[in-house]
Amino acid sequence: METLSQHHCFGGVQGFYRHSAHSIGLPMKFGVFVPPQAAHGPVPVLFYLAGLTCTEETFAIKAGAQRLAAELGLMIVTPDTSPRGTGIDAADAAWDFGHGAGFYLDATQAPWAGHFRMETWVTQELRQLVLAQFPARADRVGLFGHSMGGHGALTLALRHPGQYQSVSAFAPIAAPSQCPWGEKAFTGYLGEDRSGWAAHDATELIKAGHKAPPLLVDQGLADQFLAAELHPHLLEAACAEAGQPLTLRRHAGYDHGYYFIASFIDDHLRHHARTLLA
Ligand SMILES: N[C@@H](CCC(=O)N[C@@H](CSC=O)C(=O)NCC(=O)O)C(=O)O
Repeated sequence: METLSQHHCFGGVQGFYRHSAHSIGLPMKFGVFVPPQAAHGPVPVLFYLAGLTCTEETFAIKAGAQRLAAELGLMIVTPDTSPRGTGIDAADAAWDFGHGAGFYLDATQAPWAGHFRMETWVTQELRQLVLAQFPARADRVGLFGHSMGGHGALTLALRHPGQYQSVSAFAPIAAPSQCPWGEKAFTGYLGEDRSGWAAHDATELIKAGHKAPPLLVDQGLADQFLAAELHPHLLEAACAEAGQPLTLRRHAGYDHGYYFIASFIDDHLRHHARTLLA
């Protein structure tokens, strides 16, 4: 693991790192905020999955999470959103597919399957690296994310029961099989056969009986992507039918961006802290 930069921040350290990711076959970058409490022993750790076009830096720079994370004693890991430098021409053809748009799954289709293995990287390789290299508690791991990363947080928690003790999302792509972003990504990464898509769709996973810890989801009602891409009402209906605990909060006036995330980040950190610090 190579240290790219480290910055003192609210008594802790915000760092950025790169490692040779075996699962991806390329170097991958990630950020880690280590709170001051980690000087005295391992602390709970939150993995934050960012959205389309973001990098490992976006949340660290824009969300304003470090102040309360330092107070509560929460580590925050911010993985990059896709492999980079894959040499696949089509990976740079659009902002919502390819580089910066890994969708937190392992692709099965050529030419993506070789490098686009974000699920294995996030849930196994990066998790193990962080637990080995930083003072993080293996038994207190939370997961949250935004938009594409909200989809990632929900689906990875549902697909890996027991691995995440707390889960939340900002404006997640809640039913990706039924929106243009998801249809494009799933067709490219998983293939035309829709029968394989449900295993990576939070609404469908919940309908199929998968369970996650109680979910907190925040959604802005002035979100420019709400009507076409996000479909929180489908997640809401599936959770109600399946008995999956969900707190879905709708906020008048808020859009899709990081001003929205910054406005409610404290609620998400406290949601995770209630479980991870109990
Ligand atoms: N095409 C635009 C918009 C991209 C965008 O809005 N990305 C969101 C996530 S959308 C779903 O995953 C985002 O988080 N952007 C980063 C930000 O700082 O707001 C573009 O290329 O910017």
